[in-house]
Amino acid sequence: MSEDILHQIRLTSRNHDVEMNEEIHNRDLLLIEDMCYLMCGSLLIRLGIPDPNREMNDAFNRELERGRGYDHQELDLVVQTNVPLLNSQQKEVYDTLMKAIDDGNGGLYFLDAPGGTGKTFLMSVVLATVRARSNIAVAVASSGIAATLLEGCRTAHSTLKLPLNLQTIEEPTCNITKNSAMAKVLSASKIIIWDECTMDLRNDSRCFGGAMILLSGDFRQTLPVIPRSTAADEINACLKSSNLWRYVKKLQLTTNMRVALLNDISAEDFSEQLLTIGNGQVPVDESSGLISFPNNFCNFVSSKDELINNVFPDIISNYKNNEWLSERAILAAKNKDVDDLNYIIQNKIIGTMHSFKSIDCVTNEDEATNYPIEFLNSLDVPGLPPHNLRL
Ligand SMILES: Nc1ncnc2c1ncn2[C@@H]1O[C@H](COP(=O)(O)OP(=O)(O)OP(=O)(O)O)[C@@H](O)[C@H]1O
Repeated sequence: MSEDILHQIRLTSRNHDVEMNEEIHNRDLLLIEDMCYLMCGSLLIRLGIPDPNREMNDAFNRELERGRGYDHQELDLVVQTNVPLLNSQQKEVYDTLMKAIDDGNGGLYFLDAPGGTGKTFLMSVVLATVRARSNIAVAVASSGIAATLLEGCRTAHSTLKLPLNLQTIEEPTCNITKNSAMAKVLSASKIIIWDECTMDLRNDSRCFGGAMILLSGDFRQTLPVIPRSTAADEINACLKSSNLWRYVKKLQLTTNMRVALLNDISAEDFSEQLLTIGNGQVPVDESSGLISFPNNFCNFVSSKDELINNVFPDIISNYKNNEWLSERAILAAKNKDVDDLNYIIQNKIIGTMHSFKSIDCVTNEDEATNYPIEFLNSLDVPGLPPHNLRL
């Protein structure tokens, strides 16, 4: 029966290199147990035969379904349409990765690409190619927002069960046990892609085994954020400080596709200025430690109000116009500035503002003195609305 199951797997996955493994024996035992139960209402353990691991099988199938449940025709179309669009650098990276996947030797790759050079586009094509062949490709990203950009992508913390307090543990490891469903999915996957990995803290080598991993990111962008830490702590927490970094094969994209597609000279100048800043080539003022932007870098404003008036002019007559709104945004480095800006903009809109306050009491009354209301109200937890949500 196990041979039969193996044969079926080889046929459906179009991969004749699949070997007999524990998972197949488990599926075999499950089938035998189902038959025994039908025939005599007894489980295998009662008949002196090892019992199957039903829980692992169900969880594995769920994860597997998620990994393989794609529309193959749609994927084939994505591959056929987008592979010819790849520029020469992207095609070279694509061929290198596909060859490494086909050779099955694994490997750790890092795709170093500044914003706009098409790494998301390229990774989508790699994912579609692997999935179109009925193979599993796992995609993870360091943040929820980055995860929305790739099909079937989830956050690295959720998929790899990373510990939440990575910075404070001496030797952090993933909470994935060897026999768990996710471990099976990871070992069955042809490639694991980790987008925006430069934002993440270095991880233990045991997470990766001999798998084929593609990390992608840009060290010129946001590095790991460690609350109340020094710049040295952040550099130390960076992926480049990992022992694994010396094993990483580097791949590069440098042509800015946003600029190439738009054919806009000012966009090209802007992307070059961004690269110069990212590469640390802009002189730093020794007394303040700050850099000065070149005059033609952008339009400078002197106050928040001026910024709002430039980006959202005449908001009163436009705030219901979704198209108008979708074309503009103000980005800020800190949540506090985002809240301040939102508050000023909201105040310009006519209508009644409603305040929604979070619950601010403790469930255990004995703990009330340890958690004063002022403290609970001051908490600003990532991913949750502020204590006083004004809409
Ligand atoms: N070979 C290509 N052919 C056509 N369009 C492309 C190609 N490569 C990238 N693009 C387009 O260029 C734009 C930028 O690409 P993409 O978002 O993949 O870049 P990125 O490196 O991931 O940028 P960021 O780091 O800012 O997210 C997208 O609109 C994408 O669809």
